[in-house]
Amino acid sequence: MLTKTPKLSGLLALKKIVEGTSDCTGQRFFESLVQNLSEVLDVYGVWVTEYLQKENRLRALAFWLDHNFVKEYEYDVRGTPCERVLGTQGICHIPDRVVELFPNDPDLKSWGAVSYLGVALKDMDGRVLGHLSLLDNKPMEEVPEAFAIFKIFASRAAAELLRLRYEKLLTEKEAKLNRLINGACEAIVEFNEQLEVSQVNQQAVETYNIGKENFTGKPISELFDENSLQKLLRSVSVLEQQENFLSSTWMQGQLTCVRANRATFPAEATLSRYKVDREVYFALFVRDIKERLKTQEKLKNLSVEAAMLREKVSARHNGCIIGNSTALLEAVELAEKVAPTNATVLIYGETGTGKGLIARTIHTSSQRKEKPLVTLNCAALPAELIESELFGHVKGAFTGAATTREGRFSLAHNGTIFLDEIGELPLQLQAKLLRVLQEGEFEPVGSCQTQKVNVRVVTATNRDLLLEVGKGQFREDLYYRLNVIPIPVPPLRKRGEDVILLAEAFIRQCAKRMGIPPMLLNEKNKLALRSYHWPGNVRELQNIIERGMIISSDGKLNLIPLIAPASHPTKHRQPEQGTDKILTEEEMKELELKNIMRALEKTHWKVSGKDGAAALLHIPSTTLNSRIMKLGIKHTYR
Ligand SMILES: Nc1ncnc2c1ncn2[C@@H]1O[C@H](COP(=O)(O)OP(=O)(O)OP(=O)(O)O)[C@@H](O)[C@H]1O
Repeated sequence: MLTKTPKLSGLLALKKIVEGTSDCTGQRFFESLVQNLSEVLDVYGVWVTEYLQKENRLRALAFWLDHNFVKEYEYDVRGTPCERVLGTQGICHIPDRVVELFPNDPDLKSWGAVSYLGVALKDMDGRVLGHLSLLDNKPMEEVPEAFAIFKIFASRAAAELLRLRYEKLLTEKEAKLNRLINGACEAIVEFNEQLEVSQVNQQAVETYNIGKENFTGKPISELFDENSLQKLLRSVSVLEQQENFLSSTWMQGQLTCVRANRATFPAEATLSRYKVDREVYFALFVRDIKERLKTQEKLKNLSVEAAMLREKVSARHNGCIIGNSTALLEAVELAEKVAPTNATVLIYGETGTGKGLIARTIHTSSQRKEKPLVTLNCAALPAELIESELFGHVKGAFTGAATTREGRFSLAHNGTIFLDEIGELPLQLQAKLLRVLQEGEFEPVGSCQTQKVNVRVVTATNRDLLLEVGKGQFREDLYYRLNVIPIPVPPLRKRGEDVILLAEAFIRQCAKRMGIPPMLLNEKNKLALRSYHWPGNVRELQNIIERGMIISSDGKLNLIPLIAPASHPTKHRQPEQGTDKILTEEEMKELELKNIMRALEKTHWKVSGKDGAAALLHIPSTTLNSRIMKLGIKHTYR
């Protein structure tokens, strides 16, 4: 046709090529195109290529030459007429002597090429995708009709090339996404608004032990136990209420999932919602946490063991209670007596008197001694942390709660918990503690699952708790529940010669640590120790001895300059009666409050009448009532 004597008319030629290529795509389309073009245009060879930009090469998608397909044809564009095609906007026509014009083309000569026609295939942005060209072994005139047909099919080839590129890109992306989804260690279950599974990943197949084909269409309800299903439905409706699609929610707490064989496993899950083609879908990311729970259990046991070991080590250091004074021996005897019972004990006394040692004595003399003694100083933590410290928390319960954590009550299961400085426990937690004491159960922070524990509670305080009850700062019901067995620990100044025994023991301990021979207390030292008031009690003595030994010279203990005159009662110390000390207004008020509280406690809060508190105090009941009001005494447990 590319001669003046055409084989077929333009329309017929067009019709033949359209018919030959219309019902095929991809590789088949290109093969059909080159074959039909060669036949209809009556030329020696036609080929369509894709351009490999990086290598500057052309790779034939289909090549029809001399009535045969040339397989796997790829070449460098340099020095070929195709190089000119790629740089040309329209058609590149070489009507004659193509071999002379392109002497470096490796193949033109061997094919006996004389003429050439080519057009670049481009995308919408003008980027070269490949080219379509034909060659003949006779000169090629410019025949507008034939050139038009050539151009039409070049556009069609470009569209097909582009479509194939997108298809390839899409397939690659899909493959990548599938690798990602199937490589995920979470089971991913997608379901529709009818709550039926639409697709799952490989991990879901393994986790649930359900084949992929059986998953599709399965009601989501079959994958959970009733409780967890309700949780899931609640999360679905939470997401449905949100306006934006592509939202996610973490499903609080643990879920129970059901495998194909009806066996269950514990899990955590996140739920997302999205829209595809107006259809709403949910994706559930399920993580089997059986192994993690096992590890946590092991960790918990290890923590318990560690807590016990710490206690043992600490007991070895501070185990023996030093002192012979009657006041101290009474406290120790009482501790040993109540130890075998499960009674709650309240140890009270000034700071540093050894309340911690008494608590340990109770534990180590009880049947719980092989189990942990877990301690928490309620004053050492900010109020907002104490709850989670005592009762634990679940993951996500509050900002920073990245993992679920056991509380001290769980750690102390079957053992003893020692709550030091109980008077500092925030009011809002006092009710929770009362519930553990009464029912042995609690919920960790952020969880609605009740935990049961068997823990003996020993508490200590250096405050007058009854006074705190009167001020409304400590629950009265909790006070009575804690104060089942009160053990008073005497201050050091009331223990007579114990101060010397303790000082000598601390000198020995300290000398051992410092690697020096123990120093002896001389009479001057002893006098100083006996006459000091010891507001910080045994702890203060311990510190003073240690400091004294460090700054001593010539092997003589240097105590005198460190000890202030015996007139500095601590803030918490109770004003002593029977002394000639002048009381401040505040101390007077405290004394009165305390006195009234004692009277009220003794009469079970009966104010008037013969057996009422007013009678005990020798004042009219109206006066007592107005003092109760004035002092702000509250009776919270009637
Ligand atoms: N009788 C004692 N014999 C030996 N060491 C003692 C004695 N009493 C107290 N200690 C030591 O004194 C220090 C303080 O004791 P502990 O912590 O038990 O006092 P505490 O009353 O609980 O104090 P706080 O009220 O401040 O908590 C500890 O190192 C303890 O080992």
